[in-house]
Amino acid sequence: MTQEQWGQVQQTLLQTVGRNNFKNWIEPLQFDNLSDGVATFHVPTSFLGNYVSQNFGDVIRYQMSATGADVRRVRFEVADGPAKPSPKPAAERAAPATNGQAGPVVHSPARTAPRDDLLPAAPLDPRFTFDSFVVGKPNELAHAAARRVAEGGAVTFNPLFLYGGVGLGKTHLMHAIAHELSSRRPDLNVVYLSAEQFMYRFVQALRDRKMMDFKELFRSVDVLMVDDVQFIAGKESTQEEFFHTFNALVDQNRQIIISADRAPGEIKDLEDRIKSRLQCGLVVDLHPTDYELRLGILQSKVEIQRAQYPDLVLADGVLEFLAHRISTNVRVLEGALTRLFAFASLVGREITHELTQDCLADVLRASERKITVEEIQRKVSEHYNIRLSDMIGPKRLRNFARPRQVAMYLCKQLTSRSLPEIGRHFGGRDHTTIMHGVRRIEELRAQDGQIAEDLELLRRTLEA
Ligand SMILES: Nc1ncnc2c1ncn2[C@@H]1O[C@H](COP(=O)(O)OP(=O)(O)OP(=O)(O)O)[C@@H](O)[C@H]1O
Repeated sequence: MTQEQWGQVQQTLLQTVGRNNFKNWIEPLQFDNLSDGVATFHVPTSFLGNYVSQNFGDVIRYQMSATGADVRRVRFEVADGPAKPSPKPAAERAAPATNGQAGPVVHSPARTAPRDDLLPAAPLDPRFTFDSFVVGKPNELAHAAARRVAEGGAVTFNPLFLYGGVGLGKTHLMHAIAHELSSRRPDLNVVYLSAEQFMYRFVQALRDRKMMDFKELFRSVDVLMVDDVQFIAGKESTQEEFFHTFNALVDQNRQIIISADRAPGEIKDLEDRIKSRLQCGLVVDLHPTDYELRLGILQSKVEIQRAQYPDLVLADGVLEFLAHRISTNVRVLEGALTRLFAFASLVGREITHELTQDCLADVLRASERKITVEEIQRKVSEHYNIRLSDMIGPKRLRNFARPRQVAMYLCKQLTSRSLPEIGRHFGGRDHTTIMHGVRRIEELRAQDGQIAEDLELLRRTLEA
């Protein structure tokens, strides 16, 4: 790879990691050479090298490979022997402490430099942008609110409170806001940190008798984002300090964005005055994903995998299968896809249904839906307006037989029950009867629009 080509990679990295991250971490890298799949860079300090390696190593390798170069590893060497103590790059002054606690992200390091020991920085995840966030019904409101805040205009709702279950994209949205704000409004001092980091900094400031600095620092930010605020529940003095910080910022009309795993009112051991403060702005939740959103996310993430494994063939229907079967959370979905591609590349096979089931057996088992046969039978009989006993019973009237077959089909699709087990739930029918029913519905689904529509509606109701 030539210096010129590295220059082009840098342009792409600028887009991917955002201007601040780029200036602080990528720009100081001096590309030296690429040999035997190892790209070597010179860095001003070993600290910067380690930091970039941990946080941007993958994205650099990925973007270099995207130009067609064979880059399997990136290596950082200190340019002139041991690290020079000064001058440090701006971002390094705001770098993570060595205590293993990742610190908050500071997007205007220069403004916070004098108090760097209290506010060390960690990077935003460069992949968590609005571009890579797939929007669907369950998250559209949260996404719209996040977009609005990211415009950096006048503060209209304060705080923005995002909540939702594990792995549904809260952190992704918060990072996306920070990326967007730092590129639209580089003048703003945007601070992102987890509630745990807030507590850690607070305790550290108390211990080092630097509370004045701490207060001044947090009150000087323009946009404060605190992730997983439920963490401070039950921690009295941290709550107290958080409350004061919060009020001071709101009084100055500074934007606050908070995330949690549940609504403010439902966070146990959180003081009422904080709960009510948190409810003052806009409270939006990220709903559990639905099938369409999961499929959309898989389709977007598969592109990333394809770039890494361009030769792999993905059979039709595999993504749909995964979107159906893994309904826990997006992190699990993403992990499954990564694992599937890595496995397929290792064994050099096409990604088929069979390979997917082999490779992801444990994930599929763990995320088996909790939909029961009884539930399906009940919903289907309600849908077709027949009695449950008629659906399960022996009557062969078409009015009962068709819904019965629909229910059998859904049991096969949405539960992990075997055909004989399903048969037992349908008045002790033989497994061949169930198989026949399932096949019949499969055929009808392709020919009869009404049946296809019924199935879709029932599936949605059952998965909701
Ligand atoms: N709508 C989406 N589009 C694309 N990726 C998504 C979406 N929702 C979640 N993800 C991805 O799923 C993973 C988990 O998301 P994230 O870390 O934001 O979840 P979280 O809600 O903060 O979870 P936790 O409660 O565990 O902190 C991330 O890799 C994220 O990029």
